[in-house]
Amino acid sequence: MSTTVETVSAAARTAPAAVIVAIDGPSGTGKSSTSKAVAAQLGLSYLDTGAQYRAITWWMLNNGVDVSDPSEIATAAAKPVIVSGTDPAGPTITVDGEDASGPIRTQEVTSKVSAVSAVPEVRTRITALQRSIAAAAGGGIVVEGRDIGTTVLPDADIKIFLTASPEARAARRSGEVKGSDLTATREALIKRDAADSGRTTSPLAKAADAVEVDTTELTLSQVIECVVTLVGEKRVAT
Ligand SMILES: Nc1ncnc2c1ncn2[C@@H]1O[C@H](COP(=O)(O)OP(=O)(O)OP(=O)(O)O)[C@@H](O)[C@H]1O
Ligand SMILES: Nc1ccn([C@@H]2O[C@H](COP(=O)(O)O)[C@@H](O)[C@H]2O)c(=O)n1
Repeated sequence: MSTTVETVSAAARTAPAAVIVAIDGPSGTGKSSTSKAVAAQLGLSYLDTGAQYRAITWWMLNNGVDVSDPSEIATAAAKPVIVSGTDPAGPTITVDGEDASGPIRTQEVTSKVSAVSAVPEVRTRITALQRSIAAAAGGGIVVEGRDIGTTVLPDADIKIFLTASPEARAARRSGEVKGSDLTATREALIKRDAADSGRTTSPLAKAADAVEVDTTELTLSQVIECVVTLVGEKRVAT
């Protein structure tokens, strides 16, 4: 019996403290791929906040909301029930109990999500959801998005801001879809970033205390290693 107690106390002493990691940046910089891998490697939960904004957009498009009208979006913002699963090995997202992981990745949703996510009532609702998920992740969490370090979790233990040239990001995205047009992909990325950076409420921005990592010339494995090292250094320092 005493051996068990001693073993448990020793484990408690050596177990790394729960860490909150915020990863932000423009589209196609590698936030999702990096965050999932870092979370899996470090035994942390993982939250894709872009998937939540996509989910609410998908619901609005399916429920007759005119997404060119901010007042209609604001009125509907509280209606859908969005649930995110935070296992980095298999993140999930449902809307009103329906699996939305496929439909939220369509071109239609991608082209409309910035207009929906700019509406303050949408951001208030989704930000509260994100904070409650982070608070419930007892073992720590990697949360990725556009405003995590600045607004959602300003007290995160470590903040990373990923960047890459538009050309590198377009090439990565084009690589995912056979026969896609590189120039059109690049233009679409730039347009979405401009909308996300230019909105009034909680725009895409680097937090003053974030570490910027330019991934243009790095492989995904190098970016993952870099972030794992940064988190490890932070854990040692605190
Ligand atoms: N450093 C890298 N080198 C090459 N390819 C990469 C790198 N990082 C990510 N990728 C690839 O680029 C694509 C986009 O990555 P990812 O979805 O992780 O970006 P993101 O920042 O989350 O994008 P978005 O904000 O649009 O969701 C994926 O196909 C991914 O495998
Ligand atoms: N914290 C966030 C995350 C995302 N958005 C909006 O959602 C869009 C989709 O994000 P992806 O990461 O899935 O590409 C994004 O373009 C933003 O409009 C946000 O506002 N805040």
